[in-house]
Amino acid sequence: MDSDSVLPLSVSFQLPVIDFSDRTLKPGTSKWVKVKDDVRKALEDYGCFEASFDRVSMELKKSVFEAMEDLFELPVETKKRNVSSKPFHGYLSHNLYQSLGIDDANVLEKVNDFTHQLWPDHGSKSISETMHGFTEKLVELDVMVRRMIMESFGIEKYIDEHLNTTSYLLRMMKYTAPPDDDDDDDVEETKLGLRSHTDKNIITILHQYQVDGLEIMTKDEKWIKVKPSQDSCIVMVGDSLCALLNGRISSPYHRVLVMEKKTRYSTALFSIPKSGVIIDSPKELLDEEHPRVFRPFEYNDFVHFFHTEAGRRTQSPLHAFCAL
Ligand SMILES: O=C(O)CCC(=O)C(=O)O
Ligand SMILES: [Fe+2]
Repeated sequence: MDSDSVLPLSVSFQLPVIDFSDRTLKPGTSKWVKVKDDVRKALEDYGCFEASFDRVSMELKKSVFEAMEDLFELPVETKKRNVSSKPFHGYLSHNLYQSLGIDDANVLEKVNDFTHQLWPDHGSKSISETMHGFTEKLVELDVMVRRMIMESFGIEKYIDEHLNTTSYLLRMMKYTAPPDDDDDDDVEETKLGLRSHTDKNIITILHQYQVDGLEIMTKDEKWIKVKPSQDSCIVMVGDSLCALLNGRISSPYHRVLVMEKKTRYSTALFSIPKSGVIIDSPKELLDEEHPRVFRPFEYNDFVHFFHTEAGRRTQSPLHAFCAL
């Protein structure tokens, strides 16, 4: 959407819930085939779903939350040392929103590099291990979901190549509650924590910590409030996956409204095409009935376009950047 300046009302809604906790969920089993069909249906309908996934224990989630409280308590000057060679992967801050990013968060040494950016003398062994352990669990879910999607579209022979050409970014977010004098209006721009956008990457896995706020736009352009349960997360399609699948699944618009008088923390694990990798639909997805929708592109070029004035203003950056 081009603007959130007049925020339409949103309604509560239950996204499809898909169970990924079952240890017998393995490729080739009947359970796998059933879950795969559910994933395909949910993604076609909403571009996202709620995954119940107990491999992230309540204890681990609590440690992640406490680590985030400590990290965001640091002085702004310290948080600004969280820089990355990749654009927009480091510390970001605007209005109610702040975030810190860990590149390659599935690699313990890289997470150590992150804590050493903040505490150059000693890093933080416990925060590094917590964030790395959390990422490792989420990678298992990300890989299962991507394998299911590729099987479902008959392109599973590319799965290893696909997985080898992506990396992970873990982003931690803090949304500060808006000041008290905004009491009169239920929905207004001052409560906007993150403006409406689609994610640019492959798959995003979102966790929130007690406080709601995420909203997703349905195909008929209604905002729905997402309320994941304690032990679940939201799995969402990004623009790069939409392009890879020749537009067969769309990436949903979503935003964050800070409606409660509480600080909201969330995390996002993004699977991202590595630098230099060209995102292109496999030939199996191109035929007379499904002509090519997007020209092949490099992920960083797309992200750069999104951060130009034209990219920011357009309704759909993916279409503006590379639709044929
Ligand atoms: O905080 C959230 O729940 C959503 C974050 C998000 O959409 C993003 O980082 O792209
Ligand atoms: Fe997002």
